[in-house]
Amino acid sequence: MLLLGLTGSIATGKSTVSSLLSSPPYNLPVVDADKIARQVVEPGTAGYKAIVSHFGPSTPDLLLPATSENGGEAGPRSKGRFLNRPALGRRVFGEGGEKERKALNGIVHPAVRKEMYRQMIMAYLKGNWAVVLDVPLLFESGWEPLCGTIMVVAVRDPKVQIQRLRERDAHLTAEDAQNRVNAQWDVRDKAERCLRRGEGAGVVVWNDGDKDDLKREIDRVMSVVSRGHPQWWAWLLLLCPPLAAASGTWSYVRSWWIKRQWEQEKKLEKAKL
Ligand SMILES: CC(C)(COP(=O)(O)OP(=O)(O)OC[C@H]1O[C@@H](n2cnc3c(N)ncnc32)[C@H](O)[C@@H]1O)[C@@H](O)C(=O)NCCC(=O)NCCS
Ligand SMILES: Nc1ncnc2c1ncn2[C@@H]1O[C@H](COP(=O)(O)OP(=O)(O)OP(=O)(O)O)[C@@H](O)[C@H]1O
Repeated sequence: MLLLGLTGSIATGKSTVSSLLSSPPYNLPVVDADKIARQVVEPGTAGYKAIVSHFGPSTPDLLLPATSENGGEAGPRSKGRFLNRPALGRRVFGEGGEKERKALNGIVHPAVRKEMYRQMIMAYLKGNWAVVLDVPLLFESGWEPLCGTIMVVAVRDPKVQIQRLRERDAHLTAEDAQNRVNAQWDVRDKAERCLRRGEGAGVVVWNDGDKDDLKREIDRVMSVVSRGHPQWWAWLLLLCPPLAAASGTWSYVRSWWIKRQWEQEKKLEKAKL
């Protein structure tokens, strides 16, 4: 089964692309890291408790006010009030928030990883030829070598990204929006790194145009991906687990090597400056 890593930067269009990939003619299952990251911090979970104990004392508005609609003071099913995500976002993306962001990632990411592995195994057992891993921080969090193919959704013009982000999340000020963009690598760097993996193993969906342009881009890149990973190959891997293990190991080692070369090049470039 092909692990198709879908990434980009905030508001470049990953969710829009993943919903196209999960619809006909592709019908691919999607493992959505953002969605899982919300589930693992719902009231009552270990993630929720850790966030409340770490951020509660320094963030007075960490929990949403109690109303009859959201379950009152004790929250839904008496498990606590919901997290105030915009407030937590300001805390971890605002100026000097890097340390706090690391702390939040340390709480949320292990639980996300565990649930992602579970969903990937389910998709494999159902005989899918590919599964989409929608992971905003795919490169930053080291998931890259696991993916047979990486698809980066990118925009060439940074203004388009900020504009779409602010239109979608109206509560963000211009500064909040810029801070969120700055919390990730530049999406054009991600696109370049992705293409370095070679045809079929790294594809970029350019999303500066309208939604019809985006659909055409998806058709174009998906034909490249399917050429590199035909369905008969997926069936062969499913029927022959040792071949699947060998193929997965080869893909991992190759991606790891490309990642290492890239990091060394970037270090050299920095040293020259
Ligand atoms: C800080 C939080 C509460 C803000 O919630 P909010 O509902 O406003 O944003 P949402 O979760 O929808 O994320 C929107 C986008 O922000 C970006 N983003 C989210 N978390 C991070 C992070 N830790 N670092 C960099 N970018 C991030 C991603 O592009 C994501 O798609 C939330 O983003 C969070 O819990 N982040 C930590 C978990 C995480 O890393 N999630 C990303 C996928 S694992
Ligand atoms: N080609 C397009 N034309 C116009 N609007 C678009 C296009 N692509 C995406 N959008 C809009 O831009 C916004 C951001 O897109 P989307 O939510 O898919 O991004 P994302 O990368 O998943 O964001 P996040 O990292 O925050 O999860 C949405 O409101 C979406 O409808």
